[in-house]
Amino acid sequence: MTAHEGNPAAQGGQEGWVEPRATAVLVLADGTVLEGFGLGAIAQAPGEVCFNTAMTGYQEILTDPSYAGQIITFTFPHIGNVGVNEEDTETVNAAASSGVRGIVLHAEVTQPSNWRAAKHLDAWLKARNIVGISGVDTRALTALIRENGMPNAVIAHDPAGDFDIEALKKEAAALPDMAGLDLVPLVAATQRYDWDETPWLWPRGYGKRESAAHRVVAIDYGVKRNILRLLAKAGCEVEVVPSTASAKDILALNPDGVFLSNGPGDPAATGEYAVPVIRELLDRKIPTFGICLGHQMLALAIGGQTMKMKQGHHGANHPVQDKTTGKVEIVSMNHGFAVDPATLPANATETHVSLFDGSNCGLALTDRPAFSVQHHPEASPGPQDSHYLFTRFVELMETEKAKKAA
Ligand SMILES: NC(=O)CC[C@H](N)C(=O)O
Repeated sequence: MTAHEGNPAAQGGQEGWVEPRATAVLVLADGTVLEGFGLGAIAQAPGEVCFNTAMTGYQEILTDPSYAGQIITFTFPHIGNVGVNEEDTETVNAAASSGVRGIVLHAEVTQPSNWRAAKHLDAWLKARNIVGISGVDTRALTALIRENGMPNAVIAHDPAGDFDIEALKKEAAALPDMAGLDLVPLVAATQRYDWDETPWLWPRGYGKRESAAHRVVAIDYGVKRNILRLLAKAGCEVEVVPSTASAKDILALNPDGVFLSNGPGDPAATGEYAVPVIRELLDRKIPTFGICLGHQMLALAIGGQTMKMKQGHHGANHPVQDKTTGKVEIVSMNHGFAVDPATLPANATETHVSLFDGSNCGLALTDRPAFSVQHHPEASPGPQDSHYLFTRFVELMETEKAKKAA
């Protein structure tokens, strides 16, 4: 158990010392068993394991609905040390689950030390039914994911340490691949709602949108709050509609622009019902902006293809180049699928590219007012370099309005 590495007692050299019993296990589909100490929900849960390299913002990560169906291992060892608070939640309904199944940590979670802390991470995980394990060699696990790709696994927590390892191995090996899974119904809204909250402004808390120049319909595939806040801040009146809304429902709301949200699962599986709607909206030349899953689905709607990545991109310091300006921005990422730029049709250009691996990070149509990015310009958590994309969307709506008026 790696939590005790460096502790002489853990070397087994001292008389009377007893190896602590594992109270949690992470069992990978290939049969690898990692032992550690349980935290969070006393339960067991299946998921795809991905690693996130962000050093801050674990609460936003754990509440990002795009992680539904996944177990997150943090490469940063000290997670939980600032507790959790009321404000930094990314699910729109603060009490709703983001669908994250589990959390894998190196160090044990300490008492929170931060003026905003309202709860200990352990209690918060329990309340949200997220299973946790600490004391894991997360560097070795990350190296394994880099080598072999993101594995399926079962994470289990039992204070009595009573695990049927063979049964867990079988369960992990039988889990379906993330490719082919539509997980949007697990996390997306089923009712329409308005959004007028703007970002957090110290010391006043969240603000309210003062004026709205543009009417935006946001299609919710698992949207993050800070995206809606930044749309409101950019002067948009935001109406959020369920992922199952038809083009007719959306057009009836008379939008100046349509926003395609982030979300979990395989875009190709989700696209089955979302893509025809997006296609129809594009044909009406409605200004469109997509983020992450929304980007992937815009690509699918114009005839492009997406593919599963080996280890994906999950972190808060990825360099991306905006090819339209040449500028490099440091961005937040969370995706396990990517658009294959070779499949983009002639009426689309690649606008952004990852400087880590050259993968596609953005596109724009040349014959219709639509663009999208793979990364997370809402920066929650993460750097704010890409906030300009919300302005770009507003400018696109202004240009289209001016064209119509002329
Ligand atoms: N953040 C997102 O929207 C993720 C999109 C998609 N589920 C992926 O993993 O690639």
